[in-house]
Amino acid sequence: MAEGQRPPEVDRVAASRRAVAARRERAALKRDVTTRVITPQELLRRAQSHPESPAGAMRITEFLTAIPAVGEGKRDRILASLEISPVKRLGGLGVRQRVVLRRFLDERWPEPAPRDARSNLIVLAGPTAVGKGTVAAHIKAHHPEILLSVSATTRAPRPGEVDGEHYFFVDDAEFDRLISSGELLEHATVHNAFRYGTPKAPIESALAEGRTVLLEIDLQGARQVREAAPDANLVFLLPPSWDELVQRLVGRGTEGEEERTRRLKTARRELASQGEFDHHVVNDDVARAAAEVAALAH
Ligand SMILES: Nc1ncnc2c1ncn2[C@@H]1O[C@H](COP(=O)(O)OP(=O)(O)OP(=O)(O)O)[C@@H](O)[C@H]1O
Ligand SMILES: Nc1nc2c(ncn2[C@@H]2O[C@H](COP(=O)(O)O)[C@@H](O)[C@H]2O)c(=O)[nH]1
Repeated sequence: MAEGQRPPEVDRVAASRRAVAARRERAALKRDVTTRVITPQELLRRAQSHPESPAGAMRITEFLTAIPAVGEGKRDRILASLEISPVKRLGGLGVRQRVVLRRFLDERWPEPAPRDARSNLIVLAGPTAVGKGTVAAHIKAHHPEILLSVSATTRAPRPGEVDGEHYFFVDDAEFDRLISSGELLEHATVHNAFRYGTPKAPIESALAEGRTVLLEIDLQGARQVREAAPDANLVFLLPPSWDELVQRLVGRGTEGEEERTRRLKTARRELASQGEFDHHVVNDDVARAAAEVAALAH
């Protein structure tokens, strides 16, 4: 072997490491489709624009079974009807195959259509630990023109939380009174634990003054706001990937393992409901995501 030349086993080890890394990336992408962090159409777009990427290297069979409603039998029937060979990779599909696949996906699993900005009431929801609180706090700090609604809750304050600033901390009797006197725009029991609700009066006066109001609430609350105020702008905050969501939840360190498992189960359900929302913002960067949400203000 010439001096300076790498021994072949070094190249083999490097190649095998690259293959393992690529397999992991493809598995993560599959998980993102299964958990609905990204749509199948989005994965297809990535494969087309970067055929050499992990998305491009994904086999059509892996891609189809990542879609929650598709098992192996259905996958084979879809491939036969679209006349696509099961050995194809997404980045290697021909033009006809891409067109028929895209049309098929749009018919069966349509992507939510973006709607125009609608009203001054913005609702920010999304799965646990996606960063709703962080993004809302950034908007509060940088956009004084937007009112961040302060919710009432029956949970106890955490260290550093101030009554009237972070929440109105109330007991069960007071929460019942707020409901029965019609003082809440919406309310829900969140994570099967404590009750949370949005006081109506401050929102109504801010909207009457022409201000924009931001609610950072859970999915059940967002649905109630849609009923009460159909013009409200519903924004779903998405994590960059499922793995990143799990890491944020674990990294925050505020829940034990049992509670984390419960929240992640709810998160899967919530991600599956993202089609109900008017806008979808990926929280890969707090300042950018906050700017996107704030830009919806009139
Ligand atoms: N863009 C981001 N990049 C990296 N980490 C982030 C980002 N946004 C938020 N985080 C971190 O993720 C964790 C969860 O954020 P946060 O508590 O704001 O989530 P949440 O959606 O309000 O959660 P919950 O609904 O459970 O109250 C925090 O540790 C936060 O610092
Ligand atoms: N339906 C509502 N959900 C709310 C409201 N205020 C906050 N929340 C949601 O609760 C969880 C947990 O919050 P935490 O501060 O205890 O971690 C989080 O998902 C919030 O979005 C509300 O008024 N109504």
